[in-house]
Amino acid sequence: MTPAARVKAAIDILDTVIEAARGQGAPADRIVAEWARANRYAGSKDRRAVRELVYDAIRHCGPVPENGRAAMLALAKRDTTIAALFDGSQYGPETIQPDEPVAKTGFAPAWLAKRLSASDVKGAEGAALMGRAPLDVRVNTLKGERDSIELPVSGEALAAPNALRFEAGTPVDQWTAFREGRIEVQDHGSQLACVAADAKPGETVIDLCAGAGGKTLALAAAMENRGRLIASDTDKRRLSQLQPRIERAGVTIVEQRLLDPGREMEALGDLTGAADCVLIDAPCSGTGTWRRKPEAKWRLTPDRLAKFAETQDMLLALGAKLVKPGGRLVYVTCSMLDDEGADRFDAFLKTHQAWRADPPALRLGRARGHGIRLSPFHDGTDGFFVARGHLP
Ligand SMILES: C[S@@+](CC[C@H](N)C(=O)[O-])C[C@H]1O[C@@H](n2cnc3c(N)ncnc32)[C@H](O)[C@@H]1O
Repeated sequence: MTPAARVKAAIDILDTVIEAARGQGAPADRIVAEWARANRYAGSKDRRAVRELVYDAIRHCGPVPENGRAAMLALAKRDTTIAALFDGSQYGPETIQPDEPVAKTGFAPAWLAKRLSASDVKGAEGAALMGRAPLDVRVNTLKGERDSIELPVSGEALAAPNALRFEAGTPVDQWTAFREGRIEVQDHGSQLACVAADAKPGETVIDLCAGAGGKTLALAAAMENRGRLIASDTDKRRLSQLQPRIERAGVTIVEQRLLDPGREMEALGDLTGAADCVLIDAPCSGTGTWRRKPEAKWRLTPDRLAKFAETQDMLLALGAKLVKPGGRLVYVTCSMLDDEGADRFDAFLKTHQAWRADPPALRLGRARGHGIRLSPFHDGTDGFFVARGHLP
């Protein structure tokens, strides 16, 4: 492909990404992958270049752009080499006209930037949300130790006890250590959130929103495969991804429970007042993971945000019922918004007066309300809010 053809392809892909963002359709990475499958003439260098153009444009535009061309024109305004590729050549984009719409830049749509700013996410903190994430792995201590593991590339040891960092794009999923379950891909912030749970061998631990089990596996390793670990979720498809991961990691203590939304207690009733620890990795806007899914900023609406807060309150109340006296509840969201973090945990403490805040001592992050906030800018992790409560 010529460089101009790559720009044209990126514009076409951006059109689909924008349409999908408006209609809650497929995520950008799937749209890019589908384009590559349908356009076999594109070699690996072309695919990489097109992907980069698409993601650069998404990162550069604040509100949802008018269309793919407007998004690429915003990038062209910043980068004259891209502007020069609007040359009207056979497979390239038409030449730039003087009055064409150019997408607005920024790290988020205006309403959301305002909400983030109210949560002290602005300037460099905000811009870092649009940065690029490195690749973090967790060494599975059920199968080895961080100090002695041998990998094709040596990683940087991070603050979480089993975390190693590699350059983005390192093909860890092709390594023998990955196939054998000796390492798992997990963001450093997510690993620290699991450290906050302080799960111990022999305990009863509930991973209430287990999803595909990223945190479940870390909890099982901390528990040294001893005790009870209940992994529940309302999403059958996500939960079904857990089994092969459990097997690969050599985890044997997980009980899976599929929950019916709105009737979660039907499947969890026997655990009322039984858990040493309940981890609530609640569904949220994902504003802390924009480095990986930058187009998520275009999908969020004030209504969706309010719905997340409602679900988060419900899950906190539900989780609290499952904890036994002396036990703990850990609340986590991968969001930078107080609406989904500090404010939710505050509201929980106000309505659950028996509970005491017990902020975890993590080696990174800053205090936020009754919890800790991790951020891409300050901590080099995905953005997280992590709070812990104790039931005396
Ligand atoms: C942030 S994700 C969990 C990610 C997972 N813990 C991990 O580390 O990979 C939030 C999960 O909450 C689940 N969820 C949504 N509503 C729920 C509910 N009412 N009860 C339990 N889980 C729910 C979603 O299906 C989603 O998998």
